[in-house]
Amino acid sequence: MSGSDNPVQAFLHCCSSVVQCVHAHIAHLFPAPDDRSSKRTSPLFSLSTELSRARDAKIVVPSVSLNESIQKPVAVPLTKEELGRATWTLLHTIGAQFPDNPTRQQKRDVKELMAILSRIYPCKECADHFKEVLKANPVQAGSQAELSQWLCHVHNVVNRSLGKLIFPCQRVNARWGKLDCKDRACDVQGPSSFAS
Ligand SMILES: Cc1cc2nc3c(=O)[nH]c(=O)nc-3n(C[C@H](O)[C@H](O)[C@H](O)COP(=O)(O)OP(=O)(O)OC[C@H]3O[C@@H](n4cnc5c(N)ncnc54)[C@H](O)[C@@H]3O)c2cc1C
Repeated sequence: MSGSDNPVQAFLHCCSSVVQCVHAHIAHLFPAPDDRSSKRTSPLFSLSTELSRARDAKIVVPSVSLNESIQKPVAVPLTKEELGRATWTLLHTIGAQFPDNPTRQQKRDVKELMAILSRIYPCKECADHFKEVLKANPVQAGSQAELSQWLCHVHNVVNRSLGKLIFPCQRVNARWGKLDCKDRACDVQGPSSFAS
């Protein structure tokens, strides 16, 4: 590519006076109609670059956005921390919604869920560590209170290993209260249990 085809090089090399330089740069960005087929400008920036800059600057961007140059959706990968927060949110919410008198199946389901998480959680270091945590702290899911306290405890084990603050488990119900769902539609058993 010659210097005259590249707007950045043209911008740098163009001229000694600022006014001339701006004129030349604008001419590159907006060529005369008869000039357009022969002189394509390369994009000055791509949206994906801007997204990573925005992330560095801690600006919130949508997780799916459009890449300006190709107009296709671009997924922004989650970080390990975002995945962790989302997973703890799910687990503590299950704890908050768990029945006071769970069925055997519900108790089994929680144990299985934790075992599965410790195998397929998409962060190998976390999954391996969680396996050890489960071995040392078997799941306790005899009631809503028991499960939410157990979750709080194992979350604190992970917190401690990461040098984070320990959460006061007496406040777990205040932090992770029941979901705001009409007619108990968010109950683990669903709204049918409301009627019975
Ligand atoms: C099963 C599992 C294992 C993980 N293992 C690892 C690992 O080995 N290495 C690693 O780098 N990351 C690991 N993570 C991710 C890590 O735990 C955090 O989620 C991540 O570092 C983000 O931390 P955070 O400070 O934003 O808050 P998080 O720890 O994600 O907590 C989210 C929110 O929960 C509340 N909270 C905090 N502690 C408790 C508690 N004890 N009980 C109830 N609520 C609480 C707080 O309000 C907090 O803001 C793991 C995540 C999960 C789900």
